[in-house]
Amino acid sequence: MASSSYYSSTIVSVVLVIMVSMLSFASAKLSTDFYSKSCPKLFSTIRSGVQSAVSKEKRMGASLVRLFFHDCFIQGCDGSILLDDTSSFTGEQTAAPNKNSIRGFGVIDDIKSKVERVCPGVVSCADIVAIAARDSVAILGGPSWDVKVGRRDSKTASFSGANSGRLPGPTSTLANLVNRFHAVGLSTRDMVALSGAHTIGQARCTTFRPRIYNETNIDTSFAKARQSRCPFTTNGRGDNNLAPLDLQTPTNFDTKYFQNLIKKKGLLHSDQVLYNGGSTDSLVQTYSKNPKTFYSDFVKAMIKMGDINPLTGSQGEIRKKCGRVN
Ligand code: HEM
Ligand SMILES: [Ca+2]
Repeated sequence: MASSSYYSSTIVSVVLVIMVSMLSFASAKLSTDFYSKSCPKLFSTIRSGVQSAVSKEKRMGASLVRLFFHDCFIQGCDGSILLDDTSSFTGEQTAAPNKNSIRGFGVIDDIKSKVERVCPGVVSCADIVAIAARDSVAILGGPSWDVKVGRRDSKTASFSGANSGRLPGPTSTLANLVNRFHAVGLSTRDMVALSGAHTIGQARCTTFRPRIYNETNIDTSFAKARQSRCPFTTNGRGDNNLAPLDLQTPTNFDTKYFQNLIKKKGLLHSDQVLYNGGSTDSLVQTYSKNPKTFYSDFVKAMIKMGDINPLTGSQGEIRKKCGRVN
């Protein structure tokens, strides 16, 4: 008797576990209307925050797009990158790919406080980052799309994850880039389309110095021009001098980035490998000539990237301030 009641209670708990996991699976889907009742003013609030930040400094649009990418690639799109270091905890901001480089925290904090005023305790920082990235692209002249929301914020961040090579570096080979994106469920086509985000924004000398001095698949006059503000030295001089990733229109979201690659004017090694006699050349050519194809692939890939491992349902929390857990 004891054993049969043991078995029936085991069955009951197994069924319960399956039901609960089905429930949390059902709630694990992001949707575009997640806040339509709980925060109808969300999108307009974020849009005006991004608009005023980009009006002050156009580069901020680029920085916000990159913030979303670096958030999503570490633990999924969960706002982990926004967490400041504390005495008991080191976050992602000082990891190599982010240190002295990733920007936009102040803008996200300002937007979050505006959002808290219109709908307190409802909207995650992770969703604000996703929406701000979309708005940035649109404000700089690129495509727009409906952003899926319903993410929750992590209670942790991963310094080691952000430092572990999950985020590809500027000296990556093509195979390396393909692998890093495949590791989070993004295809080679997604990777090339998303790299098109380098149509906006700036990079530091330290990230492109090896390319402009050592490589041969680079336009000579372009290399010379970049060398003038990026000295050949290992003592750190000039490391933080900036150059545009797209030499033509670094504040317009367009196809010039791909046209530059065809002219051997990619700034980073990891840019030029996309057009260097390999398997992605033809796609670069397509995007360089067809803004519609680039835009539609970019949008699909941004939505896919936004779907990487979100926290949903009762997972994580809705942070009150984006820089720290509640
Ligand atoms: C394919 C692999 C990628 C590599 C190796 C890479 C690498 C880099 C590097 C080294 C910088 C310059 C950072 C600095 O010097 O401080 C940069 C900037 C930037 N990246 Fe990427 N990136 C990649 C993909 C992406 C993706 C997927 C996005 C977004 C969808 C993106 C958006 C940006 C933007 C907008 C900037 C300029 C940021 C600013 O001006 O503040 N990148 N990237
Ligand atoms: Ca551009």
